[in-house]
Amino acid sequence: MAQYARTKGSIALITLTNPPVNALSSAVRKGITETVSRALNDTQVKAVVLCGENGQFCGGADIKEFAKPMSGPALVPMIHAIEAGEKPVVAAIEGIALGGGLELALGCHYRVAHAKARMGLPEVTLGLLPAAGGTQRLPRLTGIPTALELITTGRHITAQEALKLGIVDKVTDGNVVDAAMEMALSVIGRPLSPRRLSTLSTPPLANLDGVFEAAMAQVKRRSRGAMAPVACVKAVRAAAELPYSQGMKRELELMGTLMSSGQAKALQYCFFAQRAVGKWSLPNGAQWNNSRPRDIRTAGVIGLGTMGRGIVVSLVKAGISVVAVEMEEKQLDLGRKEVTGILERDAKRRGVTAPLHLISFALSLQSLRGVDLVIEAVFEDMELKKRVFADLSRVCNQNTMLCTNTSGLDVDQIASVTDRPPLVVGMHFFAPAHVMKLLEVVCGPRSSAEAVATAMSLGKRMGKVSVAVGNCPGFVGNRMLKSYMDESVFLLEEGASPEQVDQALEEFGFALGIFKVGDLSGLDVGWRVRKSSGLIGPDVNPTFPSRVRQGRRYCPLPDLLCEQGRWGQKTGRGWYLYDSAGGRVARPDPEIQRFLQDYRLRYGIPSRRISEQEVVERCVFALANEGFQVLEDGMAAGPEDIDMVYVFGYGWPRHRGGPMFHAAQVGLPRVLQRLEFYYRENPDIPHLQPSALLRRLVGAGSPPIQQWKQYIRSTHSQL
Ligand SMILES: CCC/C=C/C(=O)SCCNC(=O)CCNC(=O)[C@H](O)C(C)(C)COP(=O)([O-])OP(=O)([O-])OC[C@H]1O[C@@H](n2cnc3c(N)ncnc32)[C@H](O)[C@@H]1OP(=O)([O-])[O-]
Repeated sequence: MAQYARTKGSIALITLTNPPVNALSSAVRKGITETVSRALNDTQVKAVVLCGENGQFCGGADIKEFAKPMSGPALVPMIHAIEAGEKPVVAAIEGIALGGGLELALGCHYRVAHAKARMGLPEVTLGLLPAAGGTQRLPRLTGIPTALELITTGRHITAQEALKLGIVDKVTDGNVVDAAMEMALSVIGRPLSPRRLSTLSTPPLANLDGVFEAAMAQVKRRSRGAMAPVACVKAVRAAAELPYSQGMKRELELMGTLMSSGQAKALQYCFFAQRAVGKWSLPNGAQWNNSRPRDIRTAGVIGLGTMGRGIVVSLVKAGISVVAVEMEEKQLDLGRKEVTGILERDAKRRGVTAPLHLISFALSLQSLRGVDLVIEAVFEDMELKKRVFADLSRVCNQNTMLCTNTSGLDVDQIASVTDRPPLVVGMHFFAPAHVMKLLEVVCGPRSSAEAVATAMSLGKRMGKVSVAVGNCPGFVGNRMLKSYMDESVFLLEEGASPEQVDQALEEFGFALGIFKVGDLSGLDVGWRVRKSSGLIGPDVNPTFPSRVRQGRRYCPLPDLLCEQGRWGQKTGRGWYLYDSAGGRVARPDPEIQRFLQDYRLRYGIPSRRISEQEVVERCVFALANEGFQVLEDGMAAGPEDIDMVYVFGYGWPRHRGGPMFHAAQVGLPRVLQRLEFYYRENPDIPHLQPSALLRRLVGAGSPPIQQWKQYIRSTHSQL
């Protein structure tokens, strides 16, 4: 899978041919090894150009092969043979040179890139490190600080940045292979030693220890519990301190540890899961590759609260003209100021002009008459939403798609007040909507394939990971979150403190513990939802609120907190104490300890010591258990969809793959056994009762996660 051609007399052109990204599969490695040897042995050949077909240089190692036993030639000796050869080899980089692809280019003596090419060493995002010499060659070329930054973040860089950093020798707007040929001809006969990166020393650096200590502290802070960034720092350190051959040994050793770790498997699963969720399908046979999305050029957004503002920014950044509507002048002005500010700051950071010409602001729905699509982002109140949709139905063109940003209300009920239920879908964004990558596309029972395709594709245009979900209360993410949140407050009743629960969850890998998240997003939000769903109301005794509601265990602690005006960061007090209203630094509050003790005394709940293991198991297994139920109910197409919802929308640690992958990795029999145990202890908590699907999977011998779909009894996919 590498073609060989002799051009311009003395130049051999080797072309990688493995669509779509010319990944370095074993066949490609074999092809490169053979063709390079042929070129080096052909006395007529004076120089070699290496390129990739279809405008892509190389997307790196073939990730699919990581799960299989190694076969074919290894990358390291293959790259070494290129570098050590006595003929100049020029990499012609078009499209991408990522991971092993860039490492291959670093083994070449010269690199020419097309102006639109992107390069990087993203192995860290797959739980690995650049183990084809990348951690040893790049620091020798760019210096240690740059190499550390690129290798530990996996960031892609442009050709212009690569030129500035010395990673490429030339950038061209024209034909990159022609430019590489020209360079190859011009360097014939020049000494190759200075171009062999492995033979160079890393540029000297003052305060080496300080640089590495700072880098290590940074990666530990940024990616809590992730092994790969730590290994990357160690490997680069080896480049700074050891000769190349010993550095390569260290690189291999570190790679071995990572490769066999659960984290690498989880991150590689995430890579494929992220791509799989784009391949949606509906029970009627409509799917991603047979349904045409509409071309959306203009959109309307109703409601300029936090969500609406983020949605406007996301649309505008995707190049879509937006009409932003608010009902009150004051709110409109506030929204305009915020949206403009976000766009201007973003443009300044990127050195471009803010696309403010794409937005207009209006006080009436009438302004939405001509738009292609509307996204409603008003308060989470069914009656209000129905009024808005009935009005939209009258105002908008017959063909306008109508979307709701509800976080859990019945999309079909909303669609029912319109004249076009097939053109209504949910587009559930996550706050802040211009930052968070997740978009749940809620397929109502009457949503058309065209509407689903349009919402999915619009999400992609906005840079989101769009996941198609069914129309049930809370959809996928918030429905599952309920069990997780309930467990966390039940643990407080039984003896835990907010900081203890948060610490256990943060150790597990969540960026923030559940109580810190609650304080950040405002505890009054859930309070309002519980009031509207009838869980709180005039029937509840205010001095001794019941611990059983709607037939299941209920914890009134969050309500009692809200009644005291403790709404989280916005009031300076919530589960934690803050310096002032709007403060960000959470401190444990002794008052909360007393409040919890009084509560337990009042209800006669014995306080016990709760282990970190119990905190994590009860919260995380309850979450996964609801995930199994979501699958059984046909509300998500597969475990990958659920996992991507959690990774991109709820701060789930990516190196643990997602709640369903985590359950598989822990072992389904173990998850079942622990859920059975906790359910026996707490028979009044229905979400701890193991789901039928989990039992069936265990009964079937715990098949791999990719096969779970076969065990889902329901033939009633709601998607
Ligand atoms: C010794 C070890 C040292 C080296 C380690 C490495 O190199 S680690 C690797 C370091 N490299 C990376 O981490 C790069 C990973 N890749 C990417 O970041 C992106 O795919 C992209 C930027 C190359 C293209 O983005 P885009 O939005 O234009 O397209 P898209 O993302 O939809 O992909 C299209 C199809 O190609 C598939 N596929 C892609 N790459 C690989 C691969 N390496 N392998 C296998 N398959 C790969 C992808 O699954 C999809 O398949 P599907 O669903 O159609 O069946």
